[in-house]
Amino acid sequence: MDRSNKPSAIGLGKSLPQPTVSIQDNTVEASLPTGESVTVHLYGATVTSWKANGQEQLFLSQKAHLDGSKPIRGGIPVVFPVFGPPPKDHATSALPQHGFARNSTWEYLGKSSSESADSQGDMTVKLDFGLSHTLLSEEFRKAWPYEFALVYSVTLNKNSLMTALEVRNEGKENFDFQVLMHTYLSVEDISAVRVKNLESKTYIDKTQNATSHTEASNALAITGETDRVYQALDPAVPIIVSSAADDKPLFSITREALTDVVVWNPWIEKAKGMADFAPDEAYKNMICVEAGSVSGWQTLEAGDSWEGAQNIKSRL
Ligand SMILES: O=P(O)(O)OC[C@H]1O[C@@H](O)[C@H](O)[C@@H](O)[C@@H]1O
Repeated sequence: MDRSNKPSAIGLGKSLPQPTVSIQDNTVEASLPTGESVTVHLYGATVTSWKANGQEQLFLSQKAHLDGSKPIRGGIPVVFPVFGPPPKDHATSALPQHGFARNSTWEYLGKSSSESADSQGDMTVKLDFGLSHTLLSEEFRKAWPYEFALVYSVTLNKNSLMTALEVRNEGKENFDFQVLMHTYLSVEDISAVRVKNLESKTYIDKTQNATSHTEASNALAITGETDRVYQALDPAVPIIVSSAADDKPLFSITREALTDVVVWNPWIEKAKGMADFAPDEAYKNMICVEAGSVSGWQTLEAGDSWEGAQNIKSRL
């Protein structure tokens, strides 16, 4: 995966239109001269919109709380340092489901932009966000008293969105963490999509008492509530969300250092049970494909850092 963090070449800036970045109401929005855009809320560093090919690519519930009172239902919430309900007798036990990253206010660290050297002036803009123990609420700091820093980079280019998270241990003690990018992809009709490249992979089915299974399908159809953690995947092999009608890829997701992928759709009953999910029928318009490291724990030694990323290509 290419990391695009080179500064713009001196001299080109004057003649070519440049990406624009605007900051208002606790959101940062970046747009490319070719029309693509991304919006990130400082609350959770949650990407709430990604427009490409003239279309919104991410699902956002009509009742999502955008005022910092609840994690945002839709877009790409960041899950850290625990996935799901925290286990008992663990360093994360006192944290809420999915940790604190999605319900803390991050700092905007700035932007960088570049042009790809290989194609005709394709632009890239990267937005960086930070969260550290000093920015956490008193409550979260008490519940997870480690000295850490997160740097989350959201990189937009013409056909893809990359999100990368660096985790740094700035303290004197080791800590364990799980991490996940909880991406809500927008689809027209859940019954008309398939999820590919999961065949023969082991998954934990959270709808069946967390039992272990092997995926039999080479093109998984979602036909009811689905909540599965696919494990030990090769991050370089893309998970493809394709159209059932013509097998055309709608999204392709490659990862770096993220070997688990959660496939989640609440279906109708669970959708009705979530106060911030609306309309109820909108479960048909989304599929979560969540790249993470959640099967075990990453141990980060004092002074070390770790980095994971996903790259989502749209309507290839
Ligand atoms: O309602 P939350 O906390 O945002 O979680 C949504 C879902 O997130 C998924 O990642 C989990 O696998 C599900 O079990 C969970 O229901």
